[in-house]
Amino acid sequence: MGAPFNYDVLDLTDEQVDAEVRVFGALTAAVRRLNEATLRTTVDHATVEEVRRQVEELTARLEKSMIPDNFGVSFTKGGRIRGYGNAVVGIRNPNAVPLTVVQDKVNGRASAEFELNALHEGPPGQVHGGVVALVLDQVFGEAAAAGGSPGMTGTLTLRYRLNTPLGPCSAEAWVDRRDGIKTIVKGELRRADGTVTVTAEGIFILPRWAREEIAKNGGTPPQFE
Ligand SMILES: CCCCCCCCCCCCCC(=O)SCCNC(=O)CCNC(=O)[C@H](O)C(C)(C)COP(=O)(O)OP(=O)(O)OC[C@H]1O[C@@H](n2cnc3c(N)ncnc32)[C@H](O)[C@@H]1OP(=O)(O)O
Repeated sequence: MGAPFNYDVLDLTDEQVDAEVRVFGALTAAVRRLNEATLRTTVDHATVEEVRRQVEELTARLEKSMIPDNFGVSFTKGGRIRGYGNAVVGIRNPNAVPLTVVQDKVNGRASAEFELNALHEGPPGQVHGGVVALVLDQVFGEAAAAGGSPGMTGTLTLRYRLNTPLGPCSAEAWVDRRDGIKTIVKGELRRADGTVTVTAEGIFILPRWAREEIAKNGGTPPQFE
């Protein structure tokens, strides 16, 4: 079986990528503000109706030209990765947290500091448990990749030890051990004061199609972040 997804290699310069990151990153940030304002605004209903009409007009302008469906992942010949749709880190995805993961390729670790707000609420004032899993899945996947053994999430087990209040948080993950094609990653989510609220373990597996590709063509496993 081949890979369940494809990626294109594009002839874009670093300057072109920097420009799209700047322009679309700014749009994404503006839409995130809109998302939070939509949730928290206390303006009167007439103003809400007027804003809705304006939002629909602006949306229709963007809809005039769109890619067929999802963004996928593409690479430039210079090695830049364009995973702009990623649900956690995608720079064109207003639903992404947002979050920047720092990879430590020497030690097979990954970490991120970020802020979760009213859009990420589960219990009142607290981060939704599914959002925690979403964030940790990404950071854990990047730790496996940083350690040189990327894979798809096979299993992710979380232990929610304490509540995580909305606000600044951090996540850290590291490769604990490897077992053939399986990379076992451990890590945690912390409150701003460093208190660990969630500990987790994940098994990241180099999928069969990637193993077959490597066996056929040699080289290193594909990496998308
Ligand atoms: C390289 C590509 C990925 C790059 C990502 C970059 C990171 C970016 C960051 C992104 C972050 C976001 C990340 C995301 O969101 S990834 C998206 C969420 N994850 C998925 O969609 C994965 C869906 N599942 C699969 O594709 C396959 O089932 C996988 C690839 C997991 C295994 O299918 P494969 O056909 O390869 O398996 P096999 O039958 O040859 O078995 C091989 C071995 O594995 C053992 N096993 C099998 N399943 C599981 C399991 N679930 N837990 C524990 N172990 C499992 C099995 O017992 C056997 O062990 P052993 O008996 O030999 O000891």
